[in-house]
Amino acid sequence: MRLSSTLKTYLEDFCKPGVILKSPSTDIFQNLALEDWIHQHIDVQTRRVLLLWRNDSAVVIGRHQNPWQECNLPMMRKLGIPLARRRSGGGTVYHDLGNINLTFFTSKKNYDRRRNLGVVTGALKDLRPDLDVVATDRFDIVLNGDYKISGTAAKLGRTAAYHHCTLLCSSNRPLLSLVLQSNCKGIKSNATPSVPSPVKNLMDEDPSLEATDIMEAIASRYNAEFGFDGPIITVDPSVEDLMPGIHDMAAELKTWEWVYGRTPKFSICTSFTVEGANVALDMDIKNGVVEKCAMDVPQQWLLPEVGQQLGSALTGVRFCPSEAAAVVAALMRTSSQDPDLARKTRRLYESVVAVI
Ligand SMILES: Nc1ncnc2c1ncn2[C@@H]1O[C@H](COP(=O)(O)OC(=O)CCCC[C@@H]2CCSS2)[C@@H](O)[C@H]1O
Repeated sequence: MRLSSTLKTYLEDFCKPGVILKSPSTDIFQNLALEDWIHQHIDVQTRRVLLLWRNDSAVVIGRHQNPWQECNLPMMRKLGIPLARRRSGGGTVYHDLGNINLTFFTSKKNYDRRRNLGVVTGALKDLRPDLDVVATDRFDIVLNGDYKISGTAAKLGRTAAYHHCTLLCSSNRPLLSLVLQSNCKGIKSNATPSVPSPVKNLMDEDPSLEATDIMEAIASRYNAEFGFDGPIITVDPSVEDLMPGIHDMAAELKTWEWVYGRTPKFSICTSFTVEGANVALDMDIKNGVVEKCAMDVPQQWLLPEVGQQLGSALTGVRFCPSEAAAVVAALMRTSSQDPDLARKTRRLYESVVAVI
């Protein structure tokens, strides 16, 4: 079923006790904006809403996390996998079309993660009674005791709340492991760390289990649990008329300031070798921007001023390889004509950019 009026009018006029929505979009930013929009605009004091959604390949970090610490950003850039920061807390997960996301919107009073996860495990058992799926004390769902198939996070507002979780049906597991492996060394930070677990897909257990059937089973179980009987309603987050303001919400979630700039302050303390010389590098990054950059270069290899010059040029610049590379390119244009010195300077600068 598709909607013609605005989502708010429709839900408030016709869906008094509760409703199941499904997004046809597979864009992580549009879908996170849809969650935000529902959380901000739909009155959940007297109704429950379940949203079912899936995304193309993406990495989703928690609100208080450090992306450099959590994932392999150069690899993601190479593969065209977007990074998104959600508004709920918790750790980093990988999404693709083989992963289902479920968002349970309720009043704060009715917020109950265990009951929601009971809907998910119950639905899986409706489909395959022999599946060994259990919700843990930390609100993961594990398969056969050891393998995580679902992770949970939540956002609690003043009167409304949502609990969202993943469900791994047939995701690309090698890619999941690859992109959730940081390539950055020497990060010191107080950001929330993820809790890595061995993961499995439901399909590994039973190849005939499909994401669409699982979503149907969850919808039936949700209706049974809460005494509803409505159909699944498709809501497209790319349709601004349905949800006024949603485009701006998606655009904000895409900004560098939100994705990277919201990273809690951190520092990088590392060292590397250039032409046999050992260089120590110390950087402080606040709001994603370099606040301090100091390096210790052996004097017999290169004058300390060269490192100092780079350090001050990088101060105030976003901690981002393309911006750092642009700063280095500009500095190199003004650097020494002496070929030996110019080569050493370039090698040092390239090594610093490689850390970013
Ligand atoms: N898709 C998915 N599902 C389950 N577990 C995953 C997934 N991707 C990675 N992982 C594993 O979980 C840990 C991180 O566990 P951790 O417990 O740190 O974090 C979470 O679980 C967060 C769940 C967020 C759910 C939201 C719902 C909609 S938008 S994202 C990671 O290192 C992997 O080992």
